[in-house]
Amino acid sequence: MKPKRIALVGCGGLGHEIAAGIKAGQAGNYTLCGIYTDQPKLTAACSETFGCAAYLTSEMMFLDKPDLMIEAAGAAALKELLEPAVKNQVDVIPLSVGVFSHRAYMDHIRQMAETHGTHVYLPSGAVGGFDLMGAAALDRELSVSIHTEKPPQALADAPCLAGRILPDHETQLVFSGNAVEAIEVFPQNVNVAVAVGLATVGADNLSVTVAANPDLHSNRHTIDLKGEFGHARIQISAAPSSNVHSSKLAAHSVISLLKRLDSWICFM
Ligand SMILES: NC(=O)C1=CN([C@@H]2O[C@H](COP(=O)(O)OP(=O)(O)OC[C@H]3O[C@@H](n4cnc5c(N)ncnc54)[C@H](O)[C@@H]3O)[C@@H](O)[C@H]2O)C=CC1
Ligand SMILES: O=C([O-])CC(=O)C(=O)O
Repeated sequence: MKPKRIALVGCGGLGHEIAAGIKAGQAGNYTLCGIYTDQPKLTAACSETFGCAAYLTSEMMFLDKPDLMIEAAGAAALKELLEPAVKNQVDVIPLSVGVFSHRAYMDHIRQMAETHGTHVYLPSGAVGGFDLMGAAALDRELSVSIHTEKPPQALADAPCLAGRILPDHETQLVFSGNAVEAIEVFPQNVNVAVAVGLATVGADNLSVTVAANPDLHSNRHTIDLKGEFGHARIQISAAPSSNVHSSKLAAHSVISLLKRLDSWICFM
């Protein structure tokens, strides 16, 4: 069968890992047809490294008619490109899942996807256990929380902190609220919280706390679910990618999702 053609948006910490995984054949029967970033020089360098087209504009990307677009570029890029992708029947794997924190926007994209017959596949990102979360979410009364701890440097430039210097000798709680509020002030750190909210009680009903922990060398996410089904705790200590904000596991989750989409028998 002809390999499916993938366009990659963003080639930073996660984009590099994803491109390398696709090129190495880890994802299955796919080919990386091109890369688009906001920096033409970076786009050219990455396209040379990975042997694919350099899209200097998003229009060039859509004209090349990829089957699938992977977003590893941030919320602004996803907001700009999601609707054109869906309208052009380009399936999407977005990493900046935080853009779906508002129900009205999610419903709008769902409606548009249905109209155009386009799929948006949400990856598990830097956490996991979405099968369990989906099952637990069948409970009428479910309470869900996520506690995210990162080393101070991984949180440092978040709007929430407004340049505040975090202590290097003790853990400090820097946020407490729901996932809609959390992603506004930590756009590069709590996409996982919005994803957990979408899979369970809704981003607006998910309790989120974020702490800076100077003893950590990884990003630690602890998810607690309590309902009639019982209690589940999922804890992930994820090694950072070359970008301190993001866990390498998020790139692996995209490769793993591609692999499932290309399989006749797979875990769902
Ligand atoms: N779902 C999840 O669990 C996770 C999601 N993320 C999301 O993934 C995104 C990417 O993460 P990293 O690779 O670590 O970021 P990065 O900062 O290392 O790389 C971002 C790349 O996107 C490009 N870019 C930025 N704005 C753009 C635009 N408007 N149009 C096209 N390209 C643009 C940059 O040039 C760069 O190549 C994060 O911003 C975050 O939203 C990150 C970690 C986990
Ligand atoms: O990579 C991580 O550990 C989580 C993250 O940045 C996000 O969800 O935005």
